[in-house]
Amino acid sequence: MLHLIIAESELELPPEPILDHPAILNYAKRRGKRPEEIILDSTYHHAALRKLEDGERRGRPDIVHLCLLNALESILNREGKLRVYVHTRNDDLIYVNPEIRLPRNYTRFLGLMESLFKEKTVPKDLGLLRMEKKTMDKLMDEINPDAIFVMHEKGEKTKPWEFGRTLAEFKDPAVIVGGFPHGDFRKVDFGRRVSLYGESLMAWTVVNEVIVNAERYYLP
Ligand SMILES: C[S@@+](CC[C@H](N)C(=O)[O-])C[C@H]1O[C@@H](n2cnc3c(N)ncnc32)[C@H](O)[C@@H]1O
Repeated sequence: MLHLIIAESELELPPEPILDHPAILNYAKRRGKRPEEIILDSTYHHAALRKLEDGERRGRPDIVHLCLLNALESILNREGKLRVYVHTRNDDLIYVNPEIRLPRNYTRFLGLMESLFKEKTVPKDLGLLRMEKKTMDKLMDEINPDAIFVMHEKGEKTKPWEFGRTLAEFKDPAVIVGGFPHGDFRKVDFGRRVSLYGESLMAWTVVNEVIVNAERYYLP
């Protein structure tokens, strides 16, 4: 089983200092929600984000959406050999049931995430998405992988197909991909750092490369 973690994702509700910012208030009003119920999104809230520490990399639920669509629609997932987790900058951890059919539509995805932050389990009866407070260290203790790889632009240079072969040497490896647009991991300081290409790639491209190259060896 391959465990894929989208880590330190920029998925969060607006933090207290910007709850009364006009960009947040107007957007919440348009959506018919309270400011503290909406997902922070740099497309709509960039004026408010400028006031926050790390504001240039926050509010990127679109990265989580694209990574999840790619991972969950993959052949590896359909064959039951993939587990996906989303970890956020605030240590909210989402357990993703492999059978979930995620909304393709971005606005509907945001609505789903808003429900998840509120209810902690969606849909209530099936629990296809479940959110808990959990650090990456605690998640690693729980999964107990036999190898941890951190995808990193400046890691050990490895061809994508070679990485697939390396993954196949392990029974339950964990692969960590950063769910943020710029900069480096803030807290993930463990694992073997692997670079698949000489330049920075988008997180969802790395997700695809990891999964497709794992499929070469994981699927009979
Ligand atoms: C858009 S990158 C994040 C920031 C990146 N360092 C930058 O400045 O553009 C998102 C994630 O994709 C993965 N990634 C990006 N480039 C990579 C590469 N060349 N090889 C392996 N993983 C990469 C890393 O996990 C990274 O955290």
